[in-house]
Amino acid sequence: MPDVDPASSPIVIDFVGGAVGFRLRSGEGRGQPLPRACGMAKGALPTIVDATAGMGRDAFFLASLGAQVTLIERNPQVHAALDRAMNAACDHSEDLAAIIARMTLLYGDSRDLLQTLAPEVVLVDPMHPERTKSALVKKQMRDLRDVVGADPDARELMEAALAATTHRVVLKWPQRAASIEGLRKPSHQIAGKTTRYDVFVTVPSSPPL
Ligand SMILES: C[S@@+](CC[C@H](N)C(=O)[O-])C[C@H]1O[C@@H](n2cnc3c(N)ncnc32)[C@H](O)[C@@H]1O
Repeated sequence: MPDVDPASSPIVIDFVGGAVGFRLRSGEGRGQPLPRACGMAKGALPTIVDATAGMGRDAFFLASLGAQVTLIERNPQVHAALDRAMNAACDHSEDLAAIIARMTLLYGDSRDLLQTLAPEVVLVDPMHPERTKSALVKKQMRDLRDVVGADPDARELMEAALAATTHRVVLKWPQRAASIEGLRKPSHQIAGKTTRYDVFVTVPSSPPL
């Protein structure tokens, strides 16, 4: 664990209130694009590695639907903020504690750590290319970008994810952005409002998710 004072981090993560808490209270379910992309629509509960944990919103959503999620974050400040938010959510209520119990947070680079894991699903959501209309990027994401910068090694991370997964890799990417250069075509895509999920099925003969 990195030795970082979470109070010094501009990153604030809140699993109790805010957008994440709202998403939970509004009862968004498995029919949403992200769980569908992860193969959860028909009741499957895959093991998932979120290789780009960030603010933990996607991981928390998937864990709230019952999946076991390992979160990997390489930025020490973001990792510390996540750790603190998970502890705070645990202390808040039994319901939140049950969700957090399905989340395991690791510190490090997913390109290395994925080699030691064999998840059914890997979710990859790198920092996306800057949009020209920066007002469209929410403040939380701008704060995150200020701390972690860009993720120019997203292609390498995708290759590591494809080598590690037993079933599929899900790449979250802006709806209209060009694909990551050199990456093979996805098996299929699931479109959200501003985001798309490129799904790379790696073992078509394994029991489907
Ligand atoms: C766009 S954010 C992810 C947001 C996240 N999906 C959420 O729901 O909050 C990308 C995050 O992935 C992290 N990241 C990027 N590449 C990584 C890698 N190879 N290993 C670990 N973390 C990585 C960045 O530090 C950043 O915090």
